[in-house]
Amino acid sequence: MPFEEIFTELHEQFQQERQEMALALWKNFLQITMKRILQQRRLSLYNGAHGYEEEVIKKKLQQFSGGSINLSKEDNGMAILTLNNPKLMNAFSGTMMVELQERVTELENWKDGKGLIIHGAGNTFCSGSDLNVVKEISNSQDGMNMCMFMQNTLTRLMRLPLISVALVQGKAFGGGAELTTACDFRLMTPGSEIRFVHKHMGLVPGWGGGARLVRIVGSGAALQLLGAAARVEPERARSLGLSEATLLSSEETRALAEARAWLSQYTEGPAAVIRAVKKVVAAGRELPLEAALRTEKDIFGTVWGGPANLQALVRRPKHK
Ligand SMILES: CCC(=O)SCCNC(=O)CCNC(=O)[C@H](O)C(C)(C)COP(=O)(O)OP(=O)(O)OC[C@H]1O[C@@H](n2cnc3c(N)ncnc32)[C@H](O)[C@@H]1OP(=O)(O)O
Repeated sequence: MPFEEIFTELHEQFQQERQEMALALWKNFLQITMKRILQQRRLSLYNGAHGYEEEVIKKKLQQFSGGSINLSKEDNGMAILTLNNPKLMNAFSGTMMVELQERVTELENWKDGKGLIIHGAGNTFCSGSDLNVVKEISNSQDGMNMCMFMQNTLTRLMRLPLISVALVQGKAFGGGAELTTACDFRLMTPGSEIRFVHKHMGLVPGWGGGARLVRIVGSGAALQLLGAAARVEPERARSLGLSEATLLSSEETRALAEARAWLSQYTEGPAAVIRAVKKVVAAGRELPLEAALRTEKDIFGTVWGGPANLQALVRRPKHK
């Protein structure tokens, strides 16, 4: 075969292989994107079928800027999420609501994660939604869309396979109080308070905090806290089961260090096992018994005969 023909044939073959490779990469990318979208839809509560217009409300919220939501993921599998708008006591601006959703997506895709601490900058937790934004979106359509947007985000936050803690320093008011209930645990610093002030704003919780509060403290106590917009200090929060512990320090850095130490008792160990523990509890917390049992079986299947299980069988530890 003349050299030119060989060259042309090789060139065509090369071109074809390149096209096939590009197609395979594109298919892979589409599959991963679809999987992520489906996962987000599965973990969310509302979609178009509920009259929810995510892009409309996101566009609206983007108009109200200020502050940020910062995420730092550490090698030990712990992440720190900081609500950062200290000039307004970390009130949620519109862009912060959108950023919170983005950070939750990032955490959903973090396969090595085991624990999460949420805290506020400037030694206070969060004073709820920015009242300037509330005023601007006080019409019914925007209100419903914002409510569904935040419920979706906080539900996905609650369902993360990470053990989460709200570190409450200073004040957790309104939406800030609601956010604490989307975490598995709450730790409070001396002098801090959680307060569902909604009633005084002519509102009820709308970010899912009412429903979650009932599950945490029971309906009687939830009615007392919401009905009186009651101030909940660390001691009362402990006795209600709303807070797990009162930290020793109310100083920002030391309180964060204490919260890390507290959380590490649950995040020590292999990520696969810690994440499985959280998933079992999340299923038990949310699903009817039979569905929870079936989910537990599936999660069990992910750790049975896994590396941590096999290593433990070799070590045969005594659980004294
Ligand atoms: C989902 C539904 C909701 O979340 S509705 C919002 C519920 N939250 C509220 O109503 C909180 C209203 N704010 C307060 O009660 C007080 O500001 C609290 C949080 C007790 C803090 O008091 P204090 O320590 O005296 O500080 P301050 O009042 O001087 O506040 C500092 C600056 O921050 C501002 N700020 C505070 N919270 C918000 C908020 N949610 N939205 C907008 N701005 C807020 C204050 O207005 C104050 O600003 P400025 O210094 O007067 O310009």
